[in-house]
Amino acid sequence: ETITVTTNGETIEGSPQPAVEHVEEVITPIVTDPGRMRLVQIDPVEVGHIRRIEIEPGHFYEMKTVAVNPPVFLIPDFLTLEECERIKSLAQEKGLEKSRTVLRHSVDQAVDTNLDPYFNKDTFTKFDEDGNQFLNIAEARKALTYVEGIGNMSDQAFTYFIDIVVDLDSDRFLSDLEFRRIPLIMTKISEWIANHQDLEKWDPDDLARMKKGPDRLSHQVWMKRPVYDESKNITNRLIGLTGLHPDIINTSEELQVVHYTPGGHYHAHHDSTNFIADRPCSHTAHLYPPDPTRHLHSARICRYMTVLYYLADTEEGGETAFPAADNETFSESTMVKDNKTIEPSNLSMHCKDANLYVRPKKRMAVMWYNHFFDHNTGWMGDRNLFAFHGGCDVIKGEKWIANNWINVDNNYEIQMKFHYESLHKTDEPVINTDITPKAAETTEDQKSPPDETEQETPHNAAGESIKSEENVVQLKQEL
Ligand SMILES: O=C(O)CCC(=O)C(=O)O
Ligand SMILES: [Fe+2]
Repeated sequence: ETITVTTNGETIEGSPQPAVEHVEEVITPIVTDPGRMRLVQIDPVEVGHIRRIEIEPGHFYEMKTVAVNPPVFLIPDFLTLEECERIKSLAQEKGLEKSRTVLRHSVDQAVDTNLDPYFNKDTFTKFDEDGNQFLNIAEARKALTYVEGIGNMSDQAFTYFIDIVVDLDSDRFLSDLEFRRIPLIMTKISEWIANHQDLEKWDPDDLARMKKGPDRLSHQVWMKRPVYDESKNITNRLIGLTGLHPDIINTSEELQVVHYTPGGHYHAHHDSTNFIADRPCSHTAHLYPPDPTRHLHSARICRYMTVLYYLADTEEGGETAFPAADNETFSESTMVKDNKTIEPSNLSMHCKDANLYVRPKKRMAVMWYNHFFDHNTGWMGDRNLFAFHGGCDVIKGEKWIANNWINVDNNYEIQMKFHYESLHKTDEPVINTDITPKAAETTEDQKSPPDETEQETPHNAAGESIKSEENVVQLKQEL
């Protein structure tokens, strides 16, 4: 039984350390104002701090702090071996799909109505010679020969062109949706081809993106609680671990199971979107009063915490990395590490430059806060940028994880309404006040454009994907 954690260059390896200081505690929700729910944010104390928490009567779990900002904890024996095996086999039974992004969902909607004489399903099928529902590079080349400028492009330039301009999910194949989207971006395509005939003249950003590869390369499936956790063992343990009110855990997203093979990774990103006034959370968007300008604001993904489980050991690579954990400053685009300037999000190149990286360990949970806790309101504060994280390239073997995201709306009343509606399945909302999104606090977020980090479309507890109707707007912005 070994766990390996590297924090700021210092590797802690070996059995989970015999605790220097064993603090036995039960984490319980703090209720000051009776009836008013509060969130909990567990004090990390300091890196290396170990607690033993009694989650089930007489059953203690070790919880170790590996970063303070954001607070990141490891719980080595959180899941049982049987639970790991069961979740994996259920995931395989259900079938994993290539990880899709919000952007790609937006294309589903935008292109479905597009009936182009050439870029349509029939043409796609004709060129999909191997019939695998995707055009590989050779098939795509044939299908696109008629586009001006493609004919005299080198193979390498064509590959780059597909990767950068056409292949939205960066899986290096064209799906029929990506193919049918082409006429919508024809202007952009012609411009791009005109400016990139010559590889020497390439924009360094484009070249960097090529080297970085796809943002996310994995397969995934969503699973409902009654399926993977019939007797609610895991759910109750999660309630005990987080100290959050059961309603929050019970109404959070489904479990997302992810499988990576060698080369698979997820470049560093934020799991939660920054707070912007008038942009509702996707999980509660339907509860806001009707707003005629709603379509102008895309929904945010509001995830107070992430609890990630490792369902298997990985032979080599596949670490979960937090490039900026406990750093003094944060920048998503550049970071100075050991006198080198690096792009911290590129985990294929800079996994080991991350301030914190955790080696996958079967049964272990990694838990962290994507937001601060507001001590005045007892509720969710701003997003903590230092929670920027991702999954490094798997080098050897496989990586299996499951994400348990814990959703909280910044707006307390809306979150309460959401609990009521989800748990009582009624159309009659319990709170019927004139609720408007809380005004944005004065943060940089207000000035900066919406977060462009590609995120998965979350699934709600009932199993429907939480699609924002505003996706089309996002697509337009992209074009
Ligand atoms: O694979 C990992 O270790 C991290 C995955 C992750 O960050 C995510 O799925 O959001
Ligand atoms: Fe993530």
